[in-house]
Amino acid sequence: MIAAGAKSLLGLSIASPKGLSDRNSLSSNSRSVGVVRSCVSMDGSQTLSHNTNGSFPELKSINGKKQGPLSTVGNSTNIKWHECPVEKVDRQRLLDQKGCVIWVTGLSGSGKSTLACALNQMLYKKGKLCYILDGDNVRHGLNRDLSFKAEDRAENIRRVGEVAKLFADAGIICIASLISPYRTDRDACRNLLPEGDFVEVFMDVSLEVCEARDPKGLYKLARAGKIKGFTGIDDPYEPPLNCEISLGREGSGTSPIEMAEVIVGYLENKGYLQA
Ligand SMILES: Nc1ncnc2c1ncn2[C@@H]1O[C@H](COP(=O)(O)OS(=O)(=O)O)[C@@H](OP(=O)(O)O)[C@H]1O
Ligand SMILES: Nc1ncnc2c1ncn2[C@@H]1O[C@H](COP(=O)(O)OP(=O)(O)O)[C@@H](O)[C@H]1O
Repeated sequence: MIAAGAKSLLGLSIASPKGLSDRNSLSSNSRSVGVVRSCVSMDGSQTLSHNTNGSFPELKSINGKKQGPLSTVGNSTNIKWHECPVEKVDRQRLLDQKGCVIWVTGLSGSGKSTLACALNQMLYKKGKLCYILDGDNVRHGLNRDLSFKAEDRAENIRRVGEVAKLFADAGIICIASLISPYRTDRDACRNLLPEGDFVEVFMDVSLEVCEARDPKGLYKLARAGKIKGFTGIDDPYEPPLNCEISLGREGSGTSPIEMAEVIVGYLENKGYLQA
């Protein structure tokens, strides 16, 4: 497991040595055979070496018994954070973009998924790597155990916020599109990320418009009392107070493509579309 991870790590460094940040830069000598690259982990406890002849890298502990401090986080006791010399900045250079989270919030039917898809396509055409975390989709797997009661919605958002943070750390532009009705839950996700890396996008589309669209017939069922606790009908939605981008009202573009262009423009201005 460790060896396989190390192999792919070193494969990356060979393919694009420039991609690694200076503090981690690995010496390169294509003519020599044997160990030509090695990197030491942040706490100095491990060193990775590999051979250019294709043999598996070795993982050696050079500090034997030395251990960093152990932590307790939530219910996880005696855990330790492991660093790797290949960091976010290196992955970003590889991708020529900066990892971030575009968090799209709004009522059911406000156009979150449509926007997420249009944005993904637009960025893909520009050669930028995105990944969509859509509420409906994530509830098919990771969050299938969660209902729509308030504490489960909060857990839904917390988990997606943590996953989005991992994607951003991978250097990817992560588009999270969820109703995410509670301000406090969205703010908690914002606080997981460095300043600027969380871009909250509000789909400012009225309940009347969403209900008129009703593509899945859910509003109709909610009005008929067949779905209980439906957002906007008999469950709350708290609009953002200070979001980065608000879409849907007159003047901010109405088609999904125009909306996606607003976000791409924002990302360009803030430097997220280059490393
Ligand atoms: N009670 C209730 N309230 C709101 N939405 C409901 C409900 N029950 C099912 N659905 C469907 O679930 C989709 C929303 O899932 P999310 O994970 O985005 O919701 S939340 O953020 O946890 O509030 C939502 O998808 P979208 O229409 O794309 O928003 C609905 O298809
Ligand atoms: N900008 C838009 N203008 C008009 N209709 C839209 C727009 N965006 C989405 N729609 C339509 O509204 C409906 C709901 O869109 P969807 O993306 O599924 O919303 P959500 O993910 O918020 O539930 C769909 O029928 C979609 O085609």
